[in-house]
Amino acid sequence: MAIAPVILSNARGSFAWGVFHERHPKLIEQVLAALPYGPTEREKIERLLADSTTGALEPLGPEVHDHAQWLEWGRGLWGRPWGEAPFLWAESYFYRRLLDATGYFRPGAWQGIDPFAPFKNAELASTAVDDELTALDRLGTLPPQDRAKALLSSALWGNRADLSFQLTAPSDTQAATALLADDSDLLWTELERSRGGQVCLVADNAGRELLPDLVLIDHLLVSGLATRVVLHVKPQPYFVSDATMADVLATVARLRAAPGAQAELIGRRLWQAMKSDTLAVRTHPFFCAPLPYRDMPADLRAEFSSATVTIVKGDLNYRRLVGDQLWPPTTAFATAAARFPSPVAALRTLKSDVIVGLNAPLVAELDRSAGDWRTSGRHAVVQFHSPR
Ligand SMILES: O=P(O)(O)OC[C@@]1(O)O[C@H](CO)[C@@H](O)[C@@H]1O
Repeated sequence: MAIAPVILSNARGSFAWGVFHERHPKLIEQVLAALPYGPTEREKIERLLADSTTGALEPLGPEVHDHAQWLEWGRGLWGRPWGEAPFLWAESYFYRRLLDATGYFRPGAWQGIDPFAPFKNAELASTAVDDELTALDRLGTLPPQDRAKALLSSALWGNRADLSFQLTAPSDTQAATALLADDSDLLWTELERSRGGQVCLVADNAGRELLPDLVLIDHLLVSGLATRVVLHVKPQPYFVSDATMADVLATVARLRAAPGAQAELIGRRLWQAMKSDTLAVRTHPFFCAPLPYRDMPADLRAEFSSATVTIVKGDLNYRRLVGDQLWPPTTAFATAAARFPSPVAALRTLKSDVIVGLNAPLVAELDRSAGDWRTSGRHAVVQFHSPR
């Protein structure tokens, strides 16, 4: 297979360029408006924005816990413009540097304060979430197969609601179209075939995405398709709305306190599952690493290897799964995801340039009908590959 070019953010007008030059300035403005950071933090946050658009890559200070790790990850990049680093690497470093600027890891008043918490909390408290929780009661009345399909679909489209995407999304993105690739039958067949094992779910965003993810996890446990689920979340705030352990706890609490009978029941079951370890939450540092999954460390590889199926959520995880590269869109998903150690299903709405596993006529049709189909969030895929 020919090597596809790695995406950089230095091409003016590209999606990646827009993330640094249009999305990040809005994000920084919102972060500064949402929390009363003092002059020291504000100055550092503003300097990061200037550096990341016009400056050169500088390593983290020697005092921080992951200084050596990032020094190694950035070998060959230090001193070069941000836009010359791989897009995935540069974005990941931007979020690490933002935590540095806000004092997230520094002993002091801002230590441990999630700069994105105000956005995540507002979303979880929204009436849209109330509506989704109430709708769970109706789902309970569906035949089992239809219910399972609806739960998978909610987990998939929940990815469209991520807050980072909302910063620049055009307003017509509500009109979602059909899936561009749908391997969901293969996923259900594999779950059925391997019934009773351990399923991994690699979460993406908190709030309106994590909620249906947790409901899907509950379904896997209750139906016996999994006897144990390992939920992987970020060890620290990342990409604005990515779920952390604090978000898992807040979401389970929201379910337990929900008015609808089903939601409350699911919340109670998830609480119990966490207590009995049939639902285990993991926060491996690799989930905030600027690398594709083919470079995952041995301990994480071993964890995934023991899963009957891994469900990988969202756009960033997709980029890490197949490689953040400009693949011809007709490249087989099985080829691009070949190095993942377990059967893997990607549930992703399209919000960046990377895409594989489509057929040629469909790609031609999409190219004809809308220039932004790869990034608009209107389209989605469910793709599955088993190495076994
Ligand atoms: O992983 P998610 O939440 O589905 O999407 C994250 C995302 O919107 O953020 C990046 C821009 O900051 C994009 O590359 C990517 O599409």
